[in-house]
Amino acid sequence: MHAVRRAAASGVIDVVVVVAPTAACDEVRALLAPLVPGVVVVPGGAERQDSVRRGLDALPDDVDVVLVHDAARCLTPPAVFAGVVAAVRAGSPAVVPVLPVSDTVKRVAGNTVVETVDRSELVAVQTPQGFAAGPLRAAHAAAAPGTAATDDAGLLESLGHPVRVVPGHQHAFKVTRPVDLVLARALLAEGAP
Ligand SMILES: Nc1ccn([C@@H]2O[C@H](COP(=O)(O)OP(=O)(O)OP(=O)(O)O)[C@@H](O)[C@H]2O)c(=O)n1
Ligand SMILES: C[C@](O)(CO)[C@H](O)COP(=O)(O)O
Repeated sequence: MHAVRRAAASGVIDVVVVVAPTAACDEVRALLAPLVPGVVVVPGGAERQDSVRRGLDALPDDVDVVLVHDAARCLTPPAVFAGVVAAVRAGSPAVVPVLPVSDTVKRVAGNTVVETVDRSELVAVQTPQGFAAGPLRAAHAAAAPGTAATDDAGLLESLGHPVRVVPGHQHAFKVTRPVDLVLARALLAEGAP
């Protein structure tokens, strides 16, 4: 609900398709319908990539720009959605919001450091990721079953499409670990946009 509310507040979204666990679809539809009239809710698949494909299949054919967003990144501010769509509309087939990596990063083998990676060349990738609809549909159709990419931009990269980066936001973190939930609650209590 938080993710859909922020996407809708961006002013750049015309159609919302939510992919949810099969058993939760009715409840999710009832929750979201007052927020986004006409919201489509479809059951997800075994892996994230399967769920995205099912969402794509539920989109109207005439949609030309698609955002793929993790509901787990529920506090992503509306401005990030708008920035990603603007970059796709400016001509990039694939756009990802990113943040610089702030920790030192090392490659390891077992419990031994092999090397320190130059973090100035690294970014952490968030969602929503934005795509021209045709290349995104083609990349999902071309992905071999069982070769799960960790993000959708990775599927387009593997076909040789350029992927553009735009600024992400610290509030767009994934709520994955218990500490993330504590942070999300604190940000909501502070009135995060
Ligand atoms: N079969 C799946 C698995 C995940 N997701 C979505 O993909 C996003 C990332 O989920 P997940 O991979 O579970 O992220 P983490 O919580 O980071 O879990 P993990 O540590 O296993 O990567 C979430 O919005 C989730 O709803 C999905 O739609 N369908
Ligand atoms: C798409 C993503 O959120 C970009 O960082 C990430 O790759 C999802 O990974 P997960 O392992 O499915 O959470």
